[in-house]
Amino acid sequence: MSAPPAVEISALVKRYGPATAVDGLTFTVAAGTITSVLGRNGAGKTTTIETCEGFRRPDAGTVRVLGLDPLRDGARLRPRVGVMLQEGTGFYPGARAAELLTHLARLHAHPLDVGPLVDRLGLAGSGPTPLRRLSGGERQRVALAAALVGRPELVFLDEPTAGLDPQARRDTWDLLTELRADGVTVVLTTHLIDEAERLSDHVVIIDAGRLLAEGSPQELTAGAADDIIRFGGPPRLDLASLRAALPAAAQVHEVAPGTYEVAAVVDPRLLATLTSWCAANDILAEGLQVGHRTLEDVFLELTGRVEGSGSGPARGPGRPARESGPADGWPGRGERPADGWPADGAAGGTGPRS
Ligand SMILES: Nc1ncnc2c1ncn2[C@@H]1O[C@H](COP(=O)(O)OP(=O)(O)OP(=O)(O)O)[C@@H](O)[C@H]1O
Repeated sequence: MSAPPAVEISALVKRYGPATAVDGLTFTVAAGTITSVLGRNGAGKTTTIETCEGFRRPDAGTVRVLGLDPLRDGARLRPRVGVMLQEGTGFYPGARAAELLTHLARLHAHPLDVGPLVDRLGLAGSGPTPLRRLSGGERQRVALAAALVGRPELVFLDEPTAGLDPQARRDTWDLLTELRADGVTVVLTTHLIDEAERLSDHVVIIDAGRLLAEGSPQELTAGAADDIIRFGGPPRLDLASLRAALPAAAQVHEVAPGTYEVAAVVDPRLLATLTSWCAANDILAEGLQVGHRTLEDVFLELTGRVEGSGSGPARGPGRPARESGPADGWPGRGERPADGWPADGAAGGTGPRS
């Protein structure tokens, strides 16, 4: 029998006053995997993850984390779950990284050794420097270390590589891959498509608080129209004429002035039709390339479709009717569980962004 899911989100709705940030979201996170919640700014990623962390109270729907209710069972979850909040650490600004991590380690029964963790995250050089004087990227790594020091079985990481340089990003990816190899479940938010594609077992794409698509990167990029032909030419080509020449299923777009994409099942005949059309119209197709659809192509298709049509998601859970929610406005203390998770720092942060 397969292990129960590490996280189960079912028909989750979260409103801030009249605005619906999460709108009927349903997905699960399999234990021992890396799952990326991918979406544009404002898509509802942080709200979703902070609900899982017990910082936000759902307006409807349910969230189970390691089989428990994050609001009611915070005390039981804290020793088992690591949390890295968005926008830095929020830790005591005068502390040094090693001091802070040593303090957090003491709150846990079986913590990691702080020295190797500091080395692993490239923080050894930060030695005597207080947190407030560290660079943004260094503080980000301290926050990641704080989420991991308690040896959690599940970690929620809100944009863990935001602001990191390319090498530090790769180091973080390696670290997260090692965690997975040790059986740790990783749930992260990102709007970096390459990060989601390279790192994740499972990607959940959300927009306007709704599920647009989910699956492994391979599943998401597979499908009928799984190839893209890209070429350059003069701007504003007569695409209606090109569409008429190509098979009906082919999609043709001018993605930037003078840059064209044809999404289709590409075979030699289609390629010949395209180049013949170019020849007939006296167009030199520059840099013509055939490539597979990337997660970025899928993401832009999905999010563009919703933007352009004003319609609902391409695929997703049932969408509850939008109601004007209680005017709870900006969430305040009432949003927190009574026991103040994670004020003791055990979960690697000091509280949600307000
Ligand atoms: N405390 C709050 N009060 C009111 N509105 C909020 C609050 N928190 C988030 N929102 C709104 O809810 C929506 C979803 O925000 P959220 O932070 O969850 O998105 P996100 O996908 O994490 O975005 P980003 O990538 O920019 O961090 C946004 O429109 C945001 O302005």
